[in-house]
Amino acid sequence: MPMTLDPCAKPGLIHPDEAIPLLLSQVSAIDDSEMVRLAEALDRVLAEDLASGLDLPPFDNSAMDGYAFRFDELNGQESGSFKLAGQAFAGHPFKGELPPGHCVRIMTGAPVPAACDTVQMQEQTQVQDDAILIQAPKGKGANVRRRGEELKAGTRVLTAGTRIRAAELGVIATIGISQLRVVRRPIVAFFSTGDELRPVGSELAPGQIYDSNRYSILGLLQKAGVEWLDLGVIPDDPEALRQAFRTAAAKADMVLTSGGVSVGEADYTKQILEQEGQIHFWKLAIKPGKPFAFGRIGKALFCGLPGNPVSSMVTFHKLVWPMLLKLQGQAQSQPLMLTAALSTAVRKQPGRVEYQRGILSRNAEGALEVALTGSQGSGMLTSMSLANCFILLDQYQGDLQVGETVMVEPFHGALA
Ligand SMILES: Nc1nc2c(c(=O)[nH]1)N[C@H]1C(S)=C(S)[C@@H](COP(=O)(O)OP(=O)(O)OC[C@H]3O[C@@H](n4cnc5c(N)ncnc54)[C@H](O)[C@@H]3O)O[C@H]1N2
Ligand code: MOO
Repeated sequence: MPMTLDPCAKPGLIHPDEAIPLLLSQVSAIDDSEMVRLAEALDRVLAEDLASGLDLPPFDNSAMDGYAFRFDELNGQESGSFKLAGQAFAGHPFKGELPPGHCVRIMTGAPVPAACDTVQMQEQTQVQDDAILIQAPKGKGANVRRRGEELKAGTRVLTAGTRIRAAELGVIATIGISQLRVVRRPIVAFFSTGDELRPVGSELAPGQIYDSNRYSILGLLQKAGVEWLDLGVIPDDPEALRQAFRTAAAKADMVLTSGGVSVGEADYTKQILEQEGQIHFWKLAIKPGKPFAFGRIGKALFCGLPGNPVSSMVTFHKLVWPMLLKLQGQAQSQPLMLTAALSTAVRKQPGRVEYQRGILSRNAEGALEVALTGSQGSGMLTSMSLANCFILLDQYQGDLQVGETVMVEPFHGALA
């Protein structure tokens, strides 16, 4: 799909609310799907709607351990005495006839005999020699879970695009489905760029640092449920980069890189993508995460995350995560936002939306409060690991004092 919009044609910073729809307009949902066994379907995305072939529950059954009987046989009295005709256990229905004045011992989940309409829990009954004294329940039908009361056969239970969580695994099992069609996992290839980067496990020479972004991005990709292809650290060498881009684009739906997207010198990524695909360099009105590159190489989408470790995580969360949702046919979700009182002062220059890292908790009175994790440098990745939320500060916001109310976005999605 050609890129029709180049927001960098506009002067100034692009607000993330403007950037996200532009990015999403370039993403098409994957249309390949595969069958998986139910036990392997966790975190996969449904490729088709699922309807129930059964009424749920499939038969009238008891919600309590007790006695099933005909309500009208109480004749409006506060209690009545019934003879026991038999028993119904879960998986073992009562099969006999139910003569007038009789009841059936019944367990939770057992089919309610056709002749009965009501169950009384055993705590509201008394065994008296060979009779059962049943206190009148509130009404006819008490403690009976009616066939089809949750849903009727033929009802759509789950829609295409639903990510399967533990609850969905159970729902799908409830309707008796053992295999289901899910969207092929997107393949995301990623590599870090930068001559200062060394892989963990090696020695550092002066001026070198360990490549951490590949690990935080790996974590985000694993959480996002995609298939990932780790191409390592690619040195600032045009041929090595070209090769890495070609390998990545041949196999992946999306190529992610970190580093080299600001105004620095070593700009081979730009050269190569201009020759082999398309690239746009954006300056976003977010902090951290101002520089961001977006484009295409072959059939793959390309996202160039900024090298600063917090910036790469924030841009992944804000920009890449919505693209991954769309690639998998999932709906965009609006994050849960809360308000909390600041328990530390916040420094903020007007200009960019800020994602400061916070620790959200309840104070002794039960009210939500949020503290900064400490210094907010975009190279300080411990600010992310200490945090459980972002403190969201508007573009034109200035400094804030202790006690002022701020919006917070608890970590969710791949960050949680
Ligand atoms: N003159 C300007 N300089 C910078 C600007 C700017 O607007 N004008 N923007 C700053 C901002 S904001 C950011 S964010 C960074 C982004 O820079 P790059 O994407 O070009 O990234 P690098 O320069 O390669 O690296 C930045 C920083 O992050 C470290 N890094 C890089 N990759 C990794 C990795 N895989 N693991 C750990 N750390 C990594 C790198 O060593 C640098 O310290 O640019 C600012 N500069
Ligand atoms: O956007 Mo950069 O991430 O401010 O450091």
